[in-house]
Amino acid sequence: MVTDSPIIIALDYPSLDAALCMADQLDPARCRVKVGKELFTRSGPAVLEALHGRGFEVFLDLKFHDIPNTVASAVQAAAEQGLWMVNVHASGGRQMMEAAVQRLEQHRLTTHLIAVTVLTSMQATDLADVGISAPLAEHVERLAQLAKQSGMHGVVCSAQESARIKALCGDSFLKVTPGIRPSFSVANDQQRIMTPSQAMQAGSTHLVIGRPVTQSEDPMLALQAIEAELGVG
Ligand SMILES: O=C(O)c1cc(=O)[nH]c(=O)n1[C@@H]1O[C@H](COP(=O)(O)O)[C@@H](O)[C@H]1O
Repeated sequence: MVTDSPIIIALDYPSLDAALCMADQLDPARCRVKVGKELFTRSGPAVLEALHGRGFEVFLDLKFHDIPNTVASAVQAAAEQGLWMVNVHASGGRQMMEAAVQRLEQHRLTTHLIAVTVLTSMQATDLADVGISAPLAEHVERLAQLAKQSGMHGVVCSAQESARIKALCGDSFLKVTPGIRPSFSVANDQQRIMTPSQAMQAGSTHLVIGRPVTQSEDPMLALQAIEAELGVG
């Protein structure tokens, strides 16, 4: 099923059953879902089949980061499972991203391929710890431009960087933004956060939302509140 909603719900659960219990409360016409490292490591491709069977478009968030041939092969393997979106780390570099893009093109695979810039859990001091002295926003912009030049379809970034990336890389370049925190929720381990409406106004094309919905006492009420704020649903 195809949806126009910008909302992607992160199914960060420790088992297939727990993830499907949440998915069964969601409507594939109103959101997409994201499968990350914990769930995929526990359930394997079975979770993708189960979500596709329920009509969801699925973002497989494994953030590949390896030598070009390994990443290209992993991206191909993911795309051949009918995924809507898959990601790699932009810090893997130009050759790695170009190899992944070329592999999708060679096999006529239409999965969206996006690159993580700087994780939304990081702030400037965390970058300094890994030897990056550039200001955080500048580093995000550098990685976004590198991703664009490498043929990637978009980036994962904080919504705080969406406006600048839109100006640099254009409207159609995807800006997929986690670190979304509605006013009713807490930041958890996220550092660079924005509310759903602020993020969309800043130019985000998609909002990744996990715990504010999945750990809420009433997940459907939380999701409805976000939809109401955005005027969708
Ligand atoms: O690639 C991602 O999805 C991602 C990148 C990033 O920079 N920050 C980030 O939080 N994520 C993912 O987005 C989701 C955010 O979940 P919550 O913090 O619970 O809303 C998690 O599944 C993270 O793995």
